[in-house]
Amino acid sequence: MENLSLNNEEVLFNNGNSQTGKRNDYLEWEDYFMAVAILSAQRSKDPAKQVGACIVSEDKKIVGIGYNGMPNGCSDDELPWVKNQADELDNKFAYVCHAEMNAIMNKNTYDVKDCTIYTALFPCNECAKLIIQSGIRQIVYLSDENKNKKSILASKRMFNLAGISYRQFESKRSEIVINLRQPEAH
Ligand SMILES: Nc1ccn([C@H]2C[C@H](O)[C@@H](COP(=O)(O)O)O2)c(=O)n1
Ligand SMILES: [Zn+2]
Repeated sequence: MENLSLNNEEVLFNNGNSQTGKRNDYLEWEDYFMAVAILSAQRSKDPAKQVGACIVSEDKKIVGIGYNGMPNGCSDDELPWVKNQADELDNKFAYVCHAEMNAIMNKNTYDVKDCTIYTALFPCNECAKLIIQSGIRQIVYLSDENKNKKSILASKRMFNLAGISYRQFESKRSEIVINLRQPEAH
């Protein structure tokens, strides 16, 4: 048993755990949800931008996860991932499903009413329509890098009219490390 140190509020172990021994450096709920969104983005084949989204119910259950990718049954190798071709049909935008749309479509509950969607990028106007129609009530986004684009201005106009809240994600942590290999046995 590590030495205990007393302070005014509680008995702390040297490693900072509480009297009951509970860890105190566990992931906060919102860090967890945004991390799931960002992790799922790692499945995206888009060379320019990998986006993830995670839908969470009012009782903190994850009910939908998605990332940007081509529609089911449409080969990632048949459709374009480029975006600067003269012909729209040769660019990804005509085909790619956005992370928010996939998170809604992948829902594991009857509906996503009153849920919160955690997304790496502020939703475009098309996803805003889907979010509103699905009953999601709150958006938590990591980046608003496209905030001056008309699509995002349209999203915010619709969210405001529909009374749907949106706020930027903030975390005390700068990173989370996931080790996929067992540490070498000594
Ligand atoms: N809120 C968003 C915005 C964009 N996406 C997807 C759509 C594309 O695959 C990619 C953006 O490509 P870029 O214009 O940066 O070349 O991200 C999304 O899923 N959700
Ligand atoms: Zn979108």
